[in-house]
Amino acid sequence: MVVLSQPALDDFSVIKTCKPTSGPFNEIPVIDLKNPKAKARIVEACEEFGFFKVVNHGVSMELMEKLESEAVKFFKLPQSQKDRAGPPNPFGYGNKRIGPNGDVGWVEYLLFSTNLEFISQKSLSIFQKNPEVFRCAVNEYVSAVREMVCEVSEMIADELKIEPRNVLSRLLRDEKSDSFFRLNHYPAISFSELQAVRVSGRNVVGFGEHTDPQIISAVRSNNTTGLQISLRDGAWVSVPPDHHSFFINVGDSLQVTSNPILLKFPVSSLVMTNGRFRSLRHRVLADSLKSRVSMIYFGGPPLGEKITPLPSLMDEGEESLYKEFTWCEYKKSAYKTRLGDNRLRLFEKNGGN
Ligand SMILES: C=C1C[C@]23C[C@@]1(O)CC[C@H]2[C@@]12CC[C@H](O)[C@@](C)(C(=O)O1)[C@H]2[C@@H]3C(=O)O
Ligand SMILES: O=C(O)CCC(=O)C(=O)O
Ligand SMILES: [Fe+2]
Repeated sequence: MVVLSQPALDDFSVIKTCKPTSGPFNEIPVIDLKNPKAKARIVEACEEFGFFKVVNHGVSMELMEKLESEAVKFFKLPQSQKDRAGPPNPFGYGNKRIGPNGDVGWVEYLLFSTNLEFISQKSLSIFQKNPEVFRCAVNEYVSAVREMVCEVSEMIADELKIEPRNVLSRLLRDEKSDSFFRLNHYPAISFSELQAVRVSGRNVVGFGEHTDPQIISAVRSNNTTGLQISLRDGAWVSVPPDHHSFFINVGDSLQVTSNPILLKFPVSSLVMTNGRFRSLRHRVLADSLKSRVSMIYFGGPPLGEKITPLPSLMDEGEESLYKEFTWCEYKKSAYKTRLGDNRLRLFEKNGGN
């Protein structure tokens, strides 16, 4: 079952394993974007989990399936051909190695800038047969998902009474927005290999635990398990897959709200809301008999954008919990860290250096 060009798990001593975790978690907030109460429920979910599922989102299943089938075709290519689209520094094909600092996972992927020129110039030159079909599928999908994420961001602003309501969405729509798009493929693991890891009481890590550094991310996957989130008590729970929906993830840069709330929920998190929202840790386990294909839009601001608490969310005299920094500074610092590091700590006023 493992894709031919992949090494067997036995050869894969570098892949980390972790203890088995509990089953599906059925309390993930489900937000119907057309429901009149959606705004309040989104804000609640950002505070409580930093994560929620979106239904009735307006992105057509056709777009999702078209891109998924293009991705599957790409990941089925011979390894030598896929390698020609790498390395992923900063964008392109990557296999097992995640980021520049030694992290590895049972995953291969394509990483793009959502800057369209970049997509057409480098990454897509590799799809020799039909680069246009792939390019269209990526562009149409990213545009639709970006719009949906912008709508969610505007609903957050409305509920928090932040003006103007496009205070976040304008950053994502900006033509200089430093947003990424990622296609991940977690090859299936054969029955015997699966038994071997299960006997040893472990799970194979596809994508190690981390928070996303950007403002907000939207994950869509095929109908395969694997994604897990970390709850407040540190327990890891599995997100039941749903290929019709999106899972929205609050990123490090999304601004936090108020100190009292931060004290109530002492999780390291978002800057823009000064601690109110939560950028939660998530990871992907790869031990499934079925391969997982996921597509993630990471909405980031333009490089020069200052990441500071939104003034309208600060009480008079209230101070930011974070040093002032630009997205460019945060990103540079993030790329010096390991996947599982707490990247925001370095920017806390009373922490880091
Ligand atoms: C280990 C790393 C991979 C990552 C860059 C980093 O140095 C730390 C953040 C990682 C992450 C997590 C979310 C996204 O998948 C990603 C593209 C991002 O923006 O930050 C990855 C980076 C990556 O894979 O290059
Ligand atoms: O592949 C997934 O489902 C999630 C991967 C992820 O969290 C990431 O790429 O940042
Ligand atoms: Fe992530």
